Amino acid sequence: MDYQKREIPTCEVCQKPANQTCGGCKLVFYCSRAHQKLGWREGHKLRCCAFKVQFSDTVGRHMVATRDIKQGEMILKEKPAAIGPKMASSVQCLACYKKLEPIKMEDNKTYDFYKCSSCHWPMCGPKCEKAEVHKAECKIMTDRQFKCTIKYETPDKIESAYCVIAPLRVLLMKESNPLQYENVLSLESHLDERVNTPLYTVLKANLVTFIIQVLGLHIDEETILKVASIFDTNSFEVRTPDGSKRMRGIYVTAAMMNHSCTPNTRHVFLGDEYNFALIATMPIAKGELITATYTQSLWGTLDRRRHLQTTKCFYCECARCKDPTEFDTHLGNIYCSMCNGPSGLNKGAMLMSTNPLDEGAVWKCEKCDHTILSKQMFWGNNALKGDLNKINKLNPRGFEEFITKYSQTLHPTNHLVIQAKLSLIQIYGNQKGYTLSELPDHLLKRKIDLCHELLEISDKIEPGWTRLRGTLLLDLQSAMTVETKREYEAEKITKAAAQDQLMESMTLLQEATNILRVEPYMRETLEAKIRELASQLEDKMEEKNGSELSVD
Ligand SMILES: C[S@@+](CC[C@H](N)C(=O)[O-])C[C@H]1O[C@@H](n2cnc3c(N)ncnc32)[C@H](O)[C@@H]1O
Repeated sequence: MDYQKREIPTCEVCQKPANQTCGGCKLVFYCSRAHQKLGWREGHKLRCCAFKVQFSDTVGRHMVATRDIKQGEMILKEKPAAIGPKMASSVQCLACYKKLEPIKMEDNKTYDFYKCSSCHWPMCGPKCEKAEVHKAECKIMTDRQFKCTIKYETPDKIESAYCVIAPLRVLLMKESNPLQYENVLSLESHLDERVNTPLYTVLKANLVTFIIQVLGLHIDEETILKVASIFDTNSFEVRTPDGSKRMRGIYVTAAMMNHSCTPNTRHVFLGDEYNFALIATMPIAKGELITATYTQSLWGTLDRRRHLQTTKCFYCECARCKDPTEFDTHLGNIYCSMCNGPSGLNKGAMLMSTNPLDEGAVWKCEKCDHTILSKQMFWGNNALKGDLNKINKLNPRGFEEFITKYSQTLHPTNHLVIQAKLSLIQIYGNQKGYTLSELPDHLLKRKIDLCHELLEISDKIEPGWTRLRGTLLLDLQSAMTVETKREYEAEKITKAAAQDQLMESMTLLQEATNILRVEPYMRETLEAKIRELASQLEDKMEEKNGSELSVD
């Protein structure tokens, strides 16, 4: 099908002159509504999309918008080509991916997992054991008399044996679904860069041995490692909202999306089949790149670029990575110890990389000549990250102490401080002992201030309808509603002011709803919140009308 715009448009169905375009891709023409409907039924519905895949020597294949895309629009919905456990995983069912708990054995003393009666991989029960996704791998393992030896030892033990399952599923597709196999094998692998790394040396020893020697499959070592490498380069982490299921999936069209540290999409996984849905977080103009992030947006440039290099084999050179201030967020910067010391004259002056695209470049103060080596930055960063990771996530004290302890080194929007602040937002208002009704006024205010601060940062680095913005808005509006109620009850504000503040909360809630309504698990929460806030607003209106009447 030639999608190039023709000089005189002709109808896709009858080839007569046409003056109507397809509303979806705006690339094909029709002479009438009837022919548009016919064309759709005859196959355009399978081809109509808002993007095309282009190639460049520097960044390979990438997605480009073929028309203007609206904020919040679903750009792509795709089934997984292959899905399976992560390389190393706690014990999970091979069919539904549920994390497994051990059960009491017949001796009434020992504990172990339910096992597939044929191949002995832990599964959650007889139904999953018979699931379609497990059939081919189970048969080949059973035919070769292989029995999985995973058994219950300690809670949450991570098993590296899972590294064989996802690649095996792709390798078996060569027989069962050759077209899809070719699609997967056509993806970027970066095998040359990975093959001599310690991880791939281990994979050679266990994955390759398992496929060739244990299962007796006639597949060469390079293809086996290439499939593993394709997973590492292209797979998405698929997880259920409650975090109880985590796996990795390959989506061949979504895999064409390149990375940006300021992406214009986010994605969700829909239904039991984990269909991938790509959502535009920003309006995307025709011709613009459609991008996703492969890393953590709230990390500083040093960490993001190092992470992308080690996991995806490229150094990002996007506008954010080039800017030493990261769009004035200063996420990666630290205070200059000379300027901010007791005798320092330039309080607030920061150290910045002299060349953010070179991770070995020196870091220099923006005001004085003080410099430090990049390895000192890495070292300091890693040490403080270690400190952060050790903090109890259910209690705010550790995070508040972290922020105070490093306030002379890390300014308030350094990425490590931002991580601590995000944890505080999640604790205040949610954790036991810190629910909104339990929070004292000063901590309620702290939560509100932190939400505003994080919203400002997220607007700069990941603008638009991101999940972060949606959840921050929800947190903010809940806290603001409680604050309004308290202020009104304490007679600090008038009924009219309370009503205005509740209206402001409603505006935030409506925006959060626009952003998050595509997340299936959020629907009920959002609806309940809207009902609750609407009824509070109604009460205030009635009270207001009542008081106005009594004044009259
Ligand atoms: C999931 S694939 C994306 C599609 C890929 N470009 C291709 O041609 O198949 C990920 C790989 O694309 C390349 N890539 C993605 N984003 C990039 C970027 N911003 N700059 C340079 N290379 C990028 C890297 O080679 C990366 O490992």
